[in-house]
Amino acid sequence: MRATDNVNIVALRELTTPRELREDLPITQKQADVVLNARKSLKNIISHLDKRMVAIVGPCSIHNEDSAVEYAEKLAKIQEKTKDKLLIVMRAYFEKPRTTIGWKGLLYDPELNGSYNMKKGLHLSRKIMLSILDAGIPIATEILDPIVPQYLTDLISWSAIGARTSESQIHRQMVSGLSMPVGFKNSTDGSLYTSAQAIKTARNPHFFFGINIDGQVALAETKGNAYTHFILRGGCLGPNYEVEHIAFAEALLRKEKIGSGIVVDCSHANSRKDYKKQSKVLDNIIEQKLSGNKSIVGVMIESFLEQGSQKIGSGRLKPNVSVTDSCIGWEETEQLLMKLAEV
Ligand SMILES: O=C[C@H](O)[C@H](O)COP(=O)(O)O
Ligand SMILES: C=C(OP(=O)(O)O)C(=O)O
Repeated sequence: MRATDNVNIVALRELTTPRELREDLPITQKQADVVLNARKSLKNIISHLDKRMVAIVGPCSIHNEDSAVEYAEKLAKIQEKTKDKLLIVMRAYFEKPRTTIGWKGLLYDPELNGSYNMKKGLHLSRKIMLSILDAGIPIATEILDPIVPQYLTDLISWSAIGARTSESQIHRQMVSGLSMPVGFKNSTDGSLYTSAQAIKTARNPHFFFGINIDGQVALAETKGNAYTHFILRGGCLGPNYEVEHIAFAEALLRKEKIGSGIVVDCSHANSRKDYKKQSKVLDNIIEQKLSGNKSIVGVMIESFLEQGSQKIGSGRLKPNVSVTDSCIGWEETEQLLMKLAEV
């Protein structure tokens, strides 16, 4: 008989199971304390019970282990100085959603050369995450593939669903079972309606197809995630961080009877992908806070050890410069975080 399926499949290669990876690279009690303490603080910040702001800060993507750990260690020093005012969570992004095609992150292609050694990607990503926790810094990431949570979510304190997937039922139901607060970005066209629907959907219980820790296909039954919230990232029509945009987001939340605070992304379409504009967005948020705004509870900043970005395939890659969106450099990061802490 002629085959009717797998027509476009080249190979299905077995991967390490989540249990094998977790046994190979287990979380220690000290690391778990970092994860859990930050989750608790984040839940309180998002629910307006903790008056600190959250700063989700770090590179657009991680492509080098040593640089990521060095960055986390630097952040830890700022966290110590600002701990009464700010909760700092590091962007440790290993999966990148692409507008069309491109490098999909260290988890997929750890050698950054199209070899897609995903087994190595899983191992390296988890190893880097554990080292970031060793620096005492909690982790924020985007969860893109619904298979991935079983491998890594024990290490994560906050997650994002990106602009390109906030409308997806698969992602909304996945979030309903995640153990940490999750922000939904507005869609790339700037619509807040889809993320408002996502916030609501993920707060409900769901039944769906998943995998368990042994990689076995499973029927997942979830409770619903009470800590979902907006992330305003701007859209193709322009930014959405100014007073009138925040007021619109607040009105949507009121209409849906959702009490969670709002996180503003200073990067992406809010900075028109120009890292030099992130400080302008942050200044505006600081002004709004000083004028009495209560709904904004956090900011996201794309920052790395060195400013700017570089293209994969353009020669030898620098370890300290982003290989995806451009980032502000370390000096500016420190200044912006200190400024935010003064609010
Ligand atoms: O944050 C990173 C990028 O904005 C996102 O992954 C999309 O990137 P692309 O438009 O370069 O594919
Ligand atoms: C891809 C990202 O953002 P967005 O979904 O807003 O484009 C990101 O934060 O890395």
